[in-house]
Amino acid sequence: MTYQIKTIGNNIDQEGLRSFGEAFEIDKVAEEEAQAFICRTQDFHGYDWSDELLAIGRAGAGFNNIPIEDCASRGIVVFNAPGGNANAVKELVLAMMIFGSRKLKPANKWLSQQLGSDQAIDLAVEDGKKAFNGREIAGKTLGIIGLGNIGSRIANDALQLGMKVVGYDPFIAVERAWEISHRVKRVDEISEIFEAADYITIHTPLTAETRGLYSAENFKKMKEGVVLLNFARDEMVVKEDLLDYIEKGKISYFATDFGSETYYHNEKIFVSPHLGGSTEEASLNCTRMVADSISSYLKTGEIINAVNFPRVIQALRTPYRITIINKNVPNVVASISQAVSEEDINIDNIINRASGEFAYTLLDLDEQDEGKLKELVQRFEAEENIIRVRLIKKEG
Ligand SMILES: NC(=O)C1=CN([C@@H]2O[C@H](COP(=O)(O)OP(=O)(O)OC[C@H]3O[C@@H](n4cnc5c(N)ncnc54)[C@H](O)[C@@H]3O)[C@@H](O)[C@H]2O)C=CC1
Ligand SMILES: O=C(O)CCC(=O)C(=O)O
Repeated sequence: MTYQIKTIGNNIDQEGLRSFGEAFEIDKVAEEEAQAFICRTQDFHGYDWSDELLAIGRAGAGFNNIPIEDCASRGIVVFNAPGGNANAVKELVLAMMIFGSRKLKPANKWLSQQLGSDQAIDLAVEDGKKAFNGREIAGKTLGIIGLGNIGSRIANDALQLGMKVVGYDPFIAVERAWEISHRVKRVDEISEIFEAADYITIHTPLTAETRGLYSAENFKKMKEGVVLLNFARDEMVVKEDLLDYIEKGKISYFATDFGSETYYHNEKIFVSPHLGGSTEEASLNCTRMVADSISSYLKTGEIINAVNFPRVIQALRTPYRITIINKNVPNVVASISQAVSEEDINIDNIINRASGEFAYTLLDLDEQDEGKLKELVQRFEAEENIIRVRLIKKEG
């Protein structure tokens, strides 16, 4: 069996795609014929999904560009690459904190206006540089909102740079909590970050709760002269309020990864063109991670690192496996078992996991007769609450 993969957008790491191996063809068919997409920030809201599409791999962390519930309701599993670009974002954020503290943007602009001989420039520098006296980050308090893959790395490294660190994350994963130094003070209220921090960096996903969260109401609570960094998502910051609080001097510097014309000529704002995850290493990691997830999903039905379905791992030992995506309503598993028994097939193993409105079942069957199995698949497909059924033949 050959699977068709389509890359969407031109930013997909070619080396990472090699992880797919021989059973996969890349970019050989049109989008509507592909079984899986690999994408980065392409916006899929309102996209007209084809029935062929089984999976999407988001070669990155944030997946707000993909309507994951809509995908789930059509039986499309969406994978991301948790942590694949976290080090890249961490390095950029640490650099931006120092860059802002040393006033390098206005200093560089001023210097590039000093013309003449090197000696004349030296003289101008001697006099002019006092306008760019900066401050050090050591000894200051860094507030981190979101202690996930990125936030937890920044927390530990900022401690090494001599900062005090305060973190807020009501949903922190157990693994991250173990990784974070005990010297990071975890707080229960976001307002404690606003009140304590000299630097605030945002590392949460874009959700209904975080959209527009950084507005006048919260800027008011921050310390005078706070430095704010947003390398998470643009929509979390209310631009007019931010510009107002920059103007007032309450926010002394804002670094962001998301462009806006209103930012470009402001000396207290530094904007990068969504470069947080754009390193060779991160692009490779993320593409490999989603290629591996999609590859095992298409070949075995196992789900690893999906954002709209639960994790389901079970070695495939029987000659055939049926995978079922269904609505998470009562009696679906009972009706699956009944149909199998009516076809006189023996179940070797069954695993069913639900998450929210949808569930996923792996059904390993002690049966070699492909015709009989196809009949069973047709029975499942006719069930009202079943969304997608696949018959997978064990390789080798
Ligand atoms: N600028 C860029 O190129 C990149 C931006 N990102 C953005 O950064 C975000 C975070 O990335 P990762 O750390 O890799 O994700 P992650 O999923 O590992 O961590 C996110 C953390 O935010 C926490 N969280 C969720 N809602 C929260 C809330 N309301 N308040 C406080 N904490 C909350 C979660 O519990 C989790 O620990 C992504 O969702 C994405 O939007 C990620 C990678 C690259
Ligand atoms: O793919 C990219 O460059 C965007 C990275 C990003 O924003 C993410 O991983 O959430």
